[in-house]
Amino acid sequence: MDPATIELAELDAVRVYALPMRNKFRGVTVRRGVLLSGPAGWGEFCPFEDYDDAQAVPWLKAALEACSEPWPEPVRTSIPVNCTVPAVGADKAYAIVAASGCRTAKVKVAEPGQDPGEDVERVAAVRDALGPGGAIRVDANAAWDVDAAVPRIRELDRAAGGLEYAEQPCPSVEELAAVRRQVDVRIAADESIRRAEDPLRVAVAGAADVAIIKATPLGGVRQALRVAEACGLPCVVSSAVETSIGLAAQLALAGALPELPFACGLGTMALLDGDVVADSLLPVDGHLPVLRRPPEPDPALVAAATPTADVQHYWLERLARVNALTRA
Ligand SMILES: O=C(O)CCC(=O)C1=CC=C[C@@H](O)[C@@H]1C(=O)O
Ligand SMILES: [Mg+2]
Repeated sequence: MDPATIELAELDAVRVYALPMRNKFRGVTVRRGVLLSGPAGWGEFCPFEDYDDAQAVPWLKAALEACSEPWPEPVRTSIPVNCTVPAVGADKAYAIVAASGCRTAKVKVAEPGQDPGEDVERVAAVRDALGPGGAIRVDANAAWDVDAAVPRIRELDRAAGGLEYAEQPCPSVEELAAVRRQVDVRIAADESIRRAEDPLRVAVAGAADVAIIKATPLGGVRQALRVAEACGLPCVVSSAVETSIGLAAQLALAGALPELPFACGLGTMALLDGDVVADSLLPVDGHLPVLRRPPEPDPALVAAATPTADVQHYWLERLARVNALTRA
């Protein structure tokens, strides 16, 4: 079935969930969204709560794709993933990496209100936990200007004993290009792609070495594959902190990309305290499987994750508004 024609009324089930995060992540302490069931299986609509309805449209397209059609054929069955280290203290960062089983860690840096020294300590603790062999990448979520980014990246590169890449150090593509000319560390573009007016046309190739690609905010697995091809860079698939249902679509994308030279940012079930499926997609030995269809939610887990009537009402109204925009 074409995802553009599926009607919300044709869906078999619509379930709102709310799951606490183990640590605050991009300001979020409870992750919420809606699970949708259609002829091809389950999809997840979970735009962040600071996104407006127009920004949430591709998130609904991604959910409806999972409900209505099978994912593209994969070219691999297992995906190496990074563990994600929120902007926590050094001891907690060490514990997260040591418990993860992952050989690559992505460390959040430049958290508002924190001091640059905390980033250095966090990255050094992550290196201790990984040992000399693992890879460390940092993500500043566009927090720096060029003058701040250059010395910070150099300092973090030293603390890490070598960074694999620095993700979105500054907001604009021009700033990424300027930073890239001045540091030896690879630059990855994330927000520059997923928040671009037209992700198929954004010119990141001269400004970054790596593209971060996310099926959920880009409108689904097929559309994300088109963006990956159009950007002309090596890609890393990264999650939007979905439950295992949305994460399975991201794994389908990672499974279908022709090349996958780096670990993906898909170890994020470890950030959530709970899940809606029984066989949660938590990394084993730093890897996750590529599933051929979305996993089924477990009714008891969905019941346990069901929020108050007010929260359900908010999400169902949001879903209806975004659906109307999707069809406009
Ligand atoms: O890439 C990862 O390791 C995990 C996912 C992740 O970091 C993110 C998920 C969702 C929102 C973002 O702020 C953040 C990112 O910027 O990459
Ligand atoms: Mg990022």
